[in-house]
Amino acid sequence: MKISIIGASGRVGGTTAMLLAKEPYMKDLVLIGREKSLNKLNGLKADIYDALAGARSDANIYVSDDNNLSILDGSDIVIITAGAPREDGMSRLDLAKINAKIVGKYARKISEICDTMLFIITNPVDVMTYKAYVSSNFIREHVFGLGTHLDSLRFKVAIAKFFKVHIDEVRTRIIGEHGETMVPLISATSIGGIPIDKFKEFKNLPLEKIIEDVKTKGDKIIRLKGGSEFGPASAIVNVVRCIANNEKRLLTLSTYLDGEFGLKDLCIGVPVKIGKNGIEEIVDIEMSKEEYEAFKRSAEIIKKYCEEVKDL
Ligand SMILES: NC(=O)c1ccc[n+]([C@@H]2O[C@H](COP(=O)([O-])OP(=O)(O)OC[C@H]3O[C@@H](n4cnc5c(N)ncnc54)[C@H](O)[C@@H]3O)[C@@H](O)[C@H]2O)c1
Repeated sequence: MKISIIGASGRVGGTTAMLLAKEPYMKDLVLIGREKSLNKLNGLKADIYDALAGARSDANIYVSDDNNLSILDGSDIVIITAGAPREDGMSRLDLAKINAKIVGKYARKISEICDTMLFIITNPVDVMTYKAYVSSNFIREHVFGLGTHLDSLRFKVAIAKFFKVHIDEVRTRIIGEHGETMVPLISATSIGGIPIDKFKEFKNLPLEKIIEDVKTKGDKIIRLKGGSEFGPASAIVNVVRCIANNEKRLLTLSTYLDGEFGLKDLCIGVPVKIGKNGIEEIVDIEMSKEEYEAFKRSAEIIKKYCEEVKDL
Protein backbone atom coordinates (compact mmCIF):
# COMPACT_ATOMS: atom_id res chain seq x y z
CA MET A 1 0.00 0.00 0.00
CA LYS A 2 1.02 3.60 -0.48
CA ILE A 3 0.03 5.80 2.44
CA SER A 4 0.83 9.48 2.86
CA ILE A 5 0.74 11.57 6.00
CA ILE A 6 0.31 15.35 5.89
CA GLY A 7 1.49 16.85 9.17
CA ALA A 8 4.06 14.09 9.71
CA SER A 9 6.43 16.38 11.63
CA GLY A 10 3.91 16.58 14.48
CA ARG A 11 3.44 14.16 17.37
CA VAL A 12 0.54 12.16 15.99
CA GLY A 13 1.80 12.17 12.39
CA GLY A 14 5.31 11.07 13.41
CA THR A 15 4.17 8.25 15.68
CA THR A 16 1.67 7.09 13.07
CA ALA A 17 4.50 7.00 10.52
CA MET A 18 6.60 4.81 12.81
CA LEU A 19 3.75 2.36 13.52
CA LEU A 20 2.58 2.22 9.91
CA ALA A 21 6.07 1.62 8.49
CA LYS A 22 6.22 -1.64 10.45
CA GLU A 23 2.92 -2.99 9.08
CA PRO A 24 3.32 -5.91 6.64
CA TYR A 25 1.15 -4.36 3.89
CA MET A 26 3.18 -1.14 3.72
CA LYS A 27 5.12 -0.50 0.54
CA ASP A 28 5.46 3.27 0.26
CA LEU A 29 5.10 5.78 3.06
CA VAL A 30 5.16 9.49 2.19
CA LEU A 31 5.85 12.07 4.90
CA ILE A 32 4.68 15.59 4.10
CA GLY A 33 5.24 18.78 6.06
CA ARG A 34 5.84 22.45 5.51
CA GLU A 35 9.23 23.52 4.13
CA LYS A 36 10.46 24.52 7.57
CA SER A 37 9.83 20.96 8.83
CA LEU A 38 11.94 19.21 6.16
CA ASN A 39 14.94 18.57 8.46
CA LYS A 40 12.70 17.06 11.07
CA LEU A 41 11.00 14.84 8.47
CA ASN A 42 14.35 13.63 7.12
CA GLY A 43 15.43 12.84 10.69
CA LEU A 44 12.17 10.95 11.22
CA LYS A 45 12.75 8.99 8.02
CA ALA A 46 16.31 8.03 9.09
CA ASP A 47 15.13 7.03 12.55
CA ILE A 48 12.25 4.89 11.24
CA TYR A 49 14.54 3.11 8.75
CA ASP A 50 16.67 2.03 11.72
CA ALA A 51 13.60 0.35 13.19
CA LEU A 52 12.51 -1.51 10.06
CA ALA A 53 15.06 -4.32 9.81
CA GLY A 54 14.07 -5.73 13.20
CA ALA A 55 10.43 -5.47 12.17
CA ARG A 56 11.17 -7.30 8.87
CA SER A 57 9.57 -4.46 6.93
CA ASP A 58 11.02 -3.22 3.65
CA ALA A 59 8.75 -0.21 3.28
CA ASN A 60 10.13 2.76 1.34
CA ILE A 61 9.89 6.16 2.98
CA TYR A 62 9.77 9.43 1.03
CA VAL A 63 9.85 12.99 2.36
CA SER A 64 8.49 16.10 0.69
CA ASP A 65 7.36 19.59 1.52
CA ASP A 66 3.82 20.60 0.77
CA ASN A 67 4.80 22.57 -2.35
CA ASN A 68 5.24 19.25 -4.11
CA LEU A 69 2.03 17.39 -3.39
CA SER A 70 2.17 15.53 -6.72
CA ILE A 71 4.19 12.92 -4.77
CA LEU A 72 0.81 11.90 -3.29
CA ASP A 73 -0.29 10.48 -6.63
CA GLY A 74 -1.11 6.77 -6.28
CA SER A 75 -1.75 6.95 -2.52
CA ASP A 76 -4.36 4.49 -1.29
CA ILE A 77 -4.94 6.65 1.77
CA VAL A 78 -3.86 10.20 2.69
CA ILE A 79 -3.93 10.85 6.42
CA ILE A 80 -4.20 14.50 7.50
CA THR A 81 -2.87 15.36 10.96
CA ALA A 82 -1.78 18.93 10.09
CA GLY A 83 -3.30 21.63 12.22
CA ALA A 84 -2.61 24.57 14.46
CA PRO A 85 -2.66 23.95 18.21
CA ARG A 86 -5.22 25.74 20.37
CA GLU A 87 -3.67 28.80 22.00
CA ASP A 88 -4.63 30.58 25.19
CA GLY A 89 -7.89 32.49 24.84
CA MET A 90 -8.80 30.72 21.60
CA SER A 91 -12.27 29.19 21.44
CA ARG A 92 -12.99 25.85 19.77
CA LEU A 93 -14.70 27.73 16.96
CA ASP A 94 -11.62 29.95 16.45
CA LEU A 95 -9.53 26.79 16.11
CA ALA A 96 -12.13 25.20 13.83
CA LYS A 97 -11.90 28.16 11.46
CA ILE A 98 -8.08 28.13 11.36
CA ASN A 99 -7.83 24.38 10.85
CA ALA A 100 -10.69 24.30 8.34
CA LYS A 101 -8.62 26.55 6.10
CA ILE A 102 -5.62 24.19 6.40
CA VAL A 103 -7.59 20.96 5.95
CA GLY A 104 -9.82 22.41 3.22
CA LYS A 105 -6.79 23.59 1.23
CA TYR A 106 -5.08 20.20 1.41
CA ALA A 107 -8.29 18.27 0.61
CA ARG A 108 -8.91 20.41 -2.47
CA LYS A 109 -5.33 20.07 -3.72
CA ILE A 110 -5.21 16.31 -3.10
CA SER A 111 -8.43 15.77 -5.04
CA GLU A 112 -6.87 17.60 -7.99
CA ILE A 113 -3.88 15.20 -7.92
CA CYS A 114 -5.34 11.75 -7.33
CA ASP A 115 -8.28 9.60 -6.42
CA THR A 116 -7.64 8.39 -2.88
CA MET A 117 -9.19 8.01 0.55
CA LEU A 118 -8.87 10.93 2.97
CA PHE A 119 -8.52 10.06 6.63
CA ILE A 120 -8.84 13.13 8.86
CA ILE A 121 -7.36 13.40 12.34
CA THR A 122 -7.05 17.19 12.83
CA ASN A 123 -9.39 18.60 15.46
CA PRO A 124 -12.21 19.39 15.79
CA VAL A 125 -12.23 16.17 13.81
CA ASP A 126 -15.93 15.94 12.90
CA VAL A 127 -15.95 19.48 11.52
CA MET A 128 -12.63 18.92 9.71
CA THR A 129 -13.94 15.70 8.13
CA TYR A 130 -16.92 17.67 6.86
CA LYS A 131 -14.66 20.41 5.51
CA ALA A 132 -12.47 17.82 3.75
CA TYR A 133 -15.53 16.19 2.21
CA VAL A 134 -17.06 19.41 0.87
CA SER A 135 -13.69 20.73 -0.34
CA SER A 136 -12.76 17.60 -2.29
CA ASN A 137 -14.71 15.84 -5.00
CA PHE A 138 -14.36 12.44 -3.33
CA ILE A 139 -17.31 10.18 -2.64
CA ARG A 140 -18.38 10.14 0.98
CA GLU A 141 -17.22 6.52 1.42
CA HIS A 142 -13.68 7.78 0.87
CA VAL A 143 -13.61 10.67 3.36
CA PHE A 144 -13.72 9.79 7.04
CA GLY A 145 -12.35 11.00 10.35
CA LEU A 146 -11.03 9.27 13.45
CA GLY A 147 -14.25 10.39 15.17
CA THR A 148 -14.89 8.66 18.47
CA HIS A 149 -12.81 5.56 17.74
CA LEU A 150 -10.10 6.61 20.21
CA ASP A 151 -12.75 7.57 22.80
CA SER A 152 -14.36 4.16 22.33
CA LEU A 153 -10.98 2.47 22.94
CA ARG A 154 -10.47 4.54 26.08
CA PHE A 155 -13.94 3.55 27.32
CA LYS A 156 -13.20 -0.09 26.55
CA VAL A 157 -10.02 -0.08 28.63
CA ALA A 158 -11.83 1.54 31.59
CA ILE A 159 -14.60 -1.10 31.50
CA ALA A 160 -12.10 -3.97 31.22
CA LYS A 161 -10.17 -2.63 34.21
CA PHE A 162 -13.32 -2.20 36.33
CA PHE A 163 -14.67 -5.69 35.59
CA LYS A 164 -11.15 -7.21 35.66
CA VAL A 165 -11.62 -8.97 32.33
CA HIS A 166 -9.41 -9.25 29.27
CA ILE A 167 -9.76 -6.24 26.99
CA ASP A 168 -10.98 -8.46 24.11
CA GLU A 169 -14.05 -9.48 26.14
CA VAL A 170 -15.41 -5.92 26.08
CA ARG A 171 -17.49 -4.63 23.18
CA THR A 172 -18.59 -1.04 23.40
CA ARG A 173 -18.68 2.24 21.55
CA ILE A 174 -19.02 5.96 22.01
CA ILE A 175 -20.77 7.89 19.26
CA GLY A 176 -21.33 11.58 18.46
CA GLU A 177 -18.83 14.39 18.69
CA HIS A 178 -15.16 13.69 19.47
CA GLY A 179 -15.51 16.23 22.27
CA GLU A 180 -17.67 17.40 25.14
CA THR A 181 -20.99 15.99 23.85
CA MET A 182 -19.86 12.42 23.01
CA VAL A 183 -22.44 9.72 23.85
CA PRO A 184 -21.49 6.34 25.41
CA LEU A 185 -23.74 3.60 24.07
CA ILE A 186 -24.47 1.43 27.08
CA SER A 187 -27.14 -0.30 25.00
CA ALA A 188 -24.34 -1.52 22.71
CA THR A 189 -21.93 -2.55 25.47
CA SER A 190 -21.31 -6.16 26.41
CA ILE A 191 -18.73 -8.28 28.20
CA GLY A 192 -18.18 -11.75 26.78
CA GLY A 193 -21.33 -11.22 24.69
CA ILE A 194 -23.47 -10.53 27.81
CA PRO A 195 -25.10 -7.06 27.99
CA ILE A 196 -23.19 -5.04 30.57
CA ASP A 197 -26.28 -4.17 32.62
CA LYS A 198 -26.88 -7.88 33.31
CA PHE A 199 -23.78 -7.99 35.52
CA LYS A 200 -24.35 -7.59 39.28
CA GLU A 201 -21.35 -5.22 39.52
CA PHE A 202 -22.88 -2.93 36.89
CA LYS A 203 -24.65 -0.90 39.59
CA ASN A 204 -21.25 -0.01 41.07
CA LEU A 205 -19.72 1.06 37.75
CA PRO A 206 -18.79 4.77 38.16
CA LEU A 207 -20.10 5.56 34.69
CA GLU A 208 -20.20 9.35 34.98
CA LYS A 209 -16.63 9.49 36.25
CA ILE A 210 -15.41 7.13 33.54
CA ILE A 211 -17.07 9.22 30.82
CA GLU A 212 -15.67 12.42 32.28
CA ASP A 213 -12.21 10.80 32.30
CA VAL A 214 -12.63 9.74 28.65
CA LYS A 215 -13.70 13.27 27.69
CA THR A 216 -10.76 14.90 29.44
CA LYS A 217 -8.11 12.23 28.71
CA GLY A 218 -6.61 14.21 25.82
CA ASP A 219 -6.31 17.37 27.97
CA LYS A 220 -4.77 15.36 30.79
CA ILE A 221 -2.12 13.86 28.51
CA ILE A 222 -1.35 17.31 27.05
CA ARG A 223 -0.88 18.61 30.61
CA LEU A 224 1.34 15.70 31.66
CA LYS A 225 3.49 15.10 28.55
CA GLY A 226 2.67 17.78 26.02
CA GLY A 227 0.27 15.78 23.86
CA SER A 228 -1.11 12.34 23.08
CA GLU A 229 0.43 10.29 20.31
CA PHE A 230 0.50 6.54 21.04
CA GLY A 231 -3.28 6.28 21.54
CA PRO A 232 -4.26 8.29 18.45
CA ALA A 233 -1.58 6.68 16.28
CA SER A 234 -2.62 3.16 17.32
CA ALA A 235 -6.26 4.02 16.63
CA ILE A 236 -5.27 5.32 13.19
CA VAL A 237 -3.39 2.10 12.40
CA ASN A 238 -6.46 0.03 13.48
CA VAL A 239 -8.47 1.80 10.80
CA VAL A 240 -5.79 1.54 8.10
CA ARG A 241 -5.37 -2.17 8.85
CA CYS A 242 -9.12 -2.73 8.32
CA ILE A 243 -8.81 -1.17 4.88
CA ALA A 244 -5.56 -2.93 3.96
CA ASN A 245 -6.86 -6.35 5.01
CA ASN A 246 -10.49 -5.73 4.02
CA GLU A 247 -11.46 -6.66 7.59
CA LYS A 248 -15.01 -5.22 7.52
CA ARG A 249 -14.90 -4.36 11.23
CA LEU A 250 -17.51 -2.09 12.80
CA LEU A 251 -15.61 0.93 14.08
CA THR A 252 -16.92 4.33 15.16
CA LEU A 253 -15.65 6.86 12.67
CA SER A 254 -16.74 10.31 11.63
CA THR A 255 -18.62 10.11 8.35
CA TYR A 256 -20.92 12.28 6.26
CA LEU A 257 -24.60 11.60 7.00
CA ASP A 258 -27.24 12.00 4.33
CA GLY A 259 -30.40 11.00 6.15
CA GLU A 260 -29.02 8.17 8.29
CA PHE A 261 -30.03 8.50 11.96
CA GLY A 262 -32.46 11.19 10.78
CA LEU A 263 -29.56 13.60 10.17
CA LYS A 264 -28.23 15.34 7.08
CA ASP A 265 -25.26 17.39 5.93
CA LEU A 266 -22.75 16.91 8.74
CA CYS A 267 -20.00 14.50 9.75
CA ILE A 268 -20.26 12.77 13.11
CA GLY A 269 -19.00 9.60 14.82
CA VAL A 270 -21.29 6.63 14.12
CA PRO A 271 -20.77 2.88 13.70
CA VAL A 272 -19.49 2.09 10.22
CA LYS A 273 -18.35 -1.06 8.46
CA ILE A 274 -14.85 -0.45 7.17
CA GLY A 275 -13.06 -2.47 4.50
CA LYS A 276 -11.07 -2.13 1.29
CA ASN A 277 -13.60 0.33 -0.15
CA GLY A 278 -13.45 2.66 2.85
CA ILE A 279 -16.78 3.21 4.59
CA GLU A 280 -18.73 0.26 3.20
CA GLU A 281 -21.84 0.78 5.32
CA ILE A 282 -23.16 3.27 7.82
CA VAL A 283 -24.72 1.05 10.47
CA ASP A 284 -27.92 2.90 11.33
CA ILE A 285 -28.62 1.15 14.66
CA GLU A 286 -31.44 1.62 17.11
CA MET A 287 -30.44 3.10 20.44
CA SER A 288 -32.29 3.95 23.64
CA LYS A 289 -34.44 7.10 23.65
CA GLU A 290 -32.05 8.90 26.01
CA GLU A 291 -29.03 7.94 23.91
CA TYR A 292 -30.69 9.17 20.73
CA GLU A 293 -31.67 12.49 22.35
CA ALA A 294 -28.06 13.01 23.51
CA PHE A 295 -26.77 12.04 20.05
CA LYS A 296 -29.09 14.58 18.41
CA ARG A 297 -27.85 17.31 20.77
CA SER A 298 -24.26 16.40 19.86
CA ALA A 299 -25.15 16.54 16.15
CA GLU A 300 -26.74 20.00 16.52
CA ILE A 301 -23.49 21.40 17.92
CA ILE A 302 -21.34 19.87 15.19
CA LYS A 303 -23.74 21.02 12.49
CA LYS A 304 -23.51 24.63 13.66
CA TYR A 305 -19.72 24.45 13.34
CA CYS A 306 -19.95 22.75 9.92
CA GLU A 307 -22.10 25.62 8.64
CA GLU A 308 -19.57 28.16 9.96
CA VAL A 309 -16.63 26.57 8.11
CA LYS A 310 -18.38 25.35 4.95
CA ASP A 311 -17.59 28.36 2.76
CA LEU A 312 -14.28 29.48 4.29
N1 LIG B 1 -9.19 12.90 16.40
C1 LIG B 1 -8.47 12.48 17.42
O1 LIG B 1 -8.83 11.53 18.11
C2 LIG B 1 -7.18 13.20 17.73
C3 LIG B 1 -6.31 12.71 18.69
C4 LIG B 1 -5.12 13.41 18.93
C5 LIG B 1 -4.82 14.55 18.21
N2 LIG B 1 -5.72 15.00 17.30
C6 LIG B 1 -5.46 16.20 16.52
O2 LIG B 1 -4.48 15.90 15.55
C7 LIG B 1 -3.79 17.09 15.18
C8 LIG B 1 -2.30 16.85 15.30
O3 LIG B 1 -1.94 16.68 16.66
P1 LIG B 1 -0.40 16.69 17.07
O4 LIG B 1 -0.36 16.39 18.53
O5 LIG B 1 0.37 15.87 16.12
O6 LIG B 1 -0.05 18.24 16.85
P2 LIG B 1 1.38 18.86 16.54
O7 LIG B 1 1.28 20.31 16.89
O8 LIG B 1 2.47 18.03 17.16
O9 LIG B 1 1.52 18.71 14.95
C9 LIG B 1 0.75 19.47 14.08
C10 LIG B 1 1.30 19.37 12.69
O10 LIG B 1 0.59 20.30 11.86
C11 LIG B 1 1.53 21.13 11.19
N3 LIG B 1 0.95 22.47 11.02
C12 LIG B 1 0.71 23.43 11.95
N4 LIG B 1 0.21 24.54 11.37
C13 LIG B 1 0.13 24.27 10.05
C14 LIG B 1 -0.28 25.03 8.91
N5 LIG B 1 -0.73 26.29 9.05
N6 LIG B 1 -0.22 24.44 7.69
C15 LIG B 1 0.23 23.17 7.54
N7 LIG B 1 0.65 22.41 8.58
C16 LIG B 1 0.60 22.96 9.81
C17 LIG B 1 2.77 21.17 12.10
O11 LIG B 1 3.92 21.52 11.37
C18 LIG B 1 2.79 19.72 12.58
O12 LIG B 1 3.37 18.88 11.58
C19 LIG B 1 -4.32 18.17 16.13
O13 LIG B 1 -5.33 18.91 15.46
C20 LIG B 1 -4.90 17.38 17.28
O14 LIG B 1 -5.88 18.10 17.97
C21 LIG B 1 -6.87 14.35 17.04
